[in-house]
Amino acid sequence: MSDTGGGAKIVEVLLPVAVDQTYSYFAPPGLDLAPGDSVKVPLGARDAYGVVWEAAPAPAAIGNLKSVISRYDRPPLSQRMRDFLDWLARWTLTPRGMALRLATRAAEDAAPDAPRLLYRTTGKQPQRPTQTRARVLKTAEGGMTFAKKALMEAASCSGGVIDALVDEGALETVTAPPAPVAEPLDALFGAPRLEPRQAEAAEALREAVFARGYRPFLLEGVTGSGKTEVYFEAIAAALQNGGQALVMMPEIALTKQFLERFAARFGAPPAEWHSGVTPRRRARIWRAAAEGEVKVVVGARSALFLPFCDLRLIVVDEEHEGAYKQDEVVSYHARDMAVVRARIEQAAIVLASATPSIETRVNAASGRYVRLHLDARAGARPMPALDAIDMRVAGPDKHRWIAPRLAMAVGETVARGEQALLFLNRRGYAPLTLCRHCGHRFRCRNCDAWLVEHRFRRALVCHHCGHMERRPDACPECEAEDSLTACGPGVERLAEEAAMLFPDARTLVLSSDFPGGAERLRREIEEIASGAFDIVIGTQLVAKGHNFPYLTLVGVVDADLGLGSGDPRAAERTFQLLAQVTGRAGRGDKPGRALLQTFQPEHPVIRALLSGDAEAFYAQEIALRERAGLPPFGRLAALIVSAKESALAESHARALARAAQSLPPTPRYRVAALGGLPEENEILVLGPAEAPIALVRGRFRWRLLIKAPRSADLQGFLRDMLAAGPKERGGVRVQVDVDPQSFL
Ligand SMILES: Nc1ncnc2c1ncn2[C@@H]1O[C@H](COP(=O)(O)OP(=O)(O)OP(=O)(O)O)[C@@H](O)[C@H]1O
Ligand SMILES: [Zn+2]
Repeated sequence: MSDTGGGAKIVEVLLPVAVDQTYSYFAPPGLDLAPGDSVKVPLGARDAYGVVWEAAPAPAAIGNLKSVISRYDRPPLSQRMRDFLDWLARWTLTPRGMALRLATRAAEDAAPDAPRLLYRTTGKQPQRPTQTRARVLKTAEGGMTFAKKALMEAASCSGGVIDALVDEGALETVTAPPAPVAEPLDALFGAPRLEPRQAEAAEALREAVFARGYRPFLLEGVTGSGKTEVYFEAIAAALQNGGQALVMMPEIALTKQFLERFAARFGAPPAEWHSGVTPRRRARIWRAAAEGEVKVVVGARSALFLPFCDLRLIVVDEEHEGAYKQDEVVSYHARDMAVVRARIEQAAIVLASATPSIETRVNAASGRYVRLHLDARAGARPMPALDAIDMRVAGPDKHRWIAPRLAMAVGETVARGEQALLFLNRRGYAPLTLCRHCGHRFRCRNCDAWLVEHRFRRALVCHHCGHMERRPDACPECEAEDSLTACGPGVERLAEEAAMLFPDARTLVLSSDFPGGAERLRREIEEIASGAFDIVIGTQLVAKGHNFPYLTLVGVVDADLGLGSGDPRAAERTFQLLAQVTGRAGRGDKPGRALLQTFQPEHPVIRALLSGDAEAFYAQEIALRERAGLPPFGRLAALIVSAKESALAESHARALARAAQSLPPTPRYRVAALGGLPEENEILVLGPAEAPIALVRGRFRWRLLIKAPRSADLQGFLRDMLAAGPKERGGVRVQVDVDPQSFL
């Protein structure tokens, strides 16, 4: 191959669109492009943004290849980052362009920051000294430089006054480099005194970070055991090495407390990354992560796609959280992908939780992860005392949800000046509204779901698609007046009952669907922590990692909710959620307790919670999964086939199932024959079956579930099956969900 001279190259450019392959362009001499560079390229009639994936010397005859137009001033995506995106695309069966989009979406506005103009005095007096002018000059005395806005504020004057002083030569401007994205962090700033078991775990993490290599850990510790302090030491180690760290949290937008703790430990807050951060700021953090200026990012799952240049540590806090699974556009599990990223970056990774996922527990048991265990609360605080209220014999009156014993406990708690939490994982007023006269039930017109009454918003709302309608006064079916009745409780209805029982208590309902968004929730969570409320009523939002020092009683209004969902992870999820929410009690000076209202106190999940014997629960769940060949012992993938008509989706799904059956055995996988019992090493194709929620957003859904042994090449099989099956046409969509978390 001969070079055309002058370093001309052919580059393969990946575009952030739903396409898997790269496009070839000619890199004109003089534009020296390397893999990772951001470029502008012609695409049809328009220009497009893309990233160079590969570069090779141009052969003599390059045909009529189009040329790259220009290179953006943007830090290149590292080889590791590109490897990670390729890996993610292969694993999730996502077009590589979509994986790239996850990483570059935030960079779109990443032009370098303009230098700032600062003002300072010259020593020259203005010709017309006014009081205001004198005040400005006095403020700026002593050679200090000020941003215009800061000077306006400090001297309480208008911008015009400053401009006039510059015109007269009494002030001058100097240019300064742009303000840093994040303040510098100090690894030794607020180093705590750790308890011996914390110190031991922290030392293991510090060693791993210093060793520089892929080291996965499970940091398991009961609620309130001080896991945060422990992984802060790992972050300190990364900082001491000059490296970077990423902390992922499921609800970072809500947790101001965490940022304050971080600042108390490291002298300044970390860079925050979530949907509430402005696009401009996100673009700056993106660049700063790539250039090494930002050392620690704390963010939601999308922070995983930041282009860190020297990542030494990833922490996945509350690693069991379902919120780490993303099901839109690209479906990936951020916790699992974090492990992959850590491996590629040769970094340490800490999965932290009081209630780890079964997958992570199994990985720890097999030695794939190192398990660090904190078995008691920090500061010698006791775990909350748990007890059940048997609703079959000790429940409340009809149309009431708080049993007398729970009501009494709340009353006593409030009387002592402590806080009580009533937990019910159901938003709105009532999950079902029906007509007492004709039995008409309100359902969503787009989805296979009941409409949930929200009194606060005066509406009936679909929790799947957001469809909202006014609650009518008469039944739309039989036209009976005042016949509509609410069935079952949501948090709003619970609040009504609490107000009746405790009219003098300061009560707060915390729910994600009230107006005001994350900002309001953040404020309310702070107010709870400061003791501004006596009774808090909330959904799972209140369960997630918060520290409420005055909270001593947790009442779980319906502990059975979620146990009967038919999801293979129903027991695990319920156990985790209830252990987390009861774990909010007694984190301050006073011990806590929790009461679980249940109709099945003998259920293994309830028994495990009451006895505090998590080990027995995990052992039983793990054995069950192993017998059934469910994750992590086997692997699952779901195909959701949807269309505007049910029959279209169904026939497409059936054709896919037939395609699977037609695939000949290969060394990488074998498909089990229809009807017979599968061999241990065979892939089983289950369905198609109508999805439990068959209609969502106006689309009918059919599901195929693929169950594969760990030894099989599941992704390869899925690719072959999709290739052998019919093309997506007539508005049919096939969504691939590798390692599905939701079975609806
Ligand atoms: N060494 C220590 N000495 C005294 N108090 C400590 C110590 N370590 C942690 N704490 C305190 O214990 C409380 C719980 O700590 P932290 O929030 O880190 O627990 P956690 O394990 O993350 O809990 P959860 O999983 O429930 O969120 C905090 O108030 C923290 O300040
Ligand atoms: Zn709907």
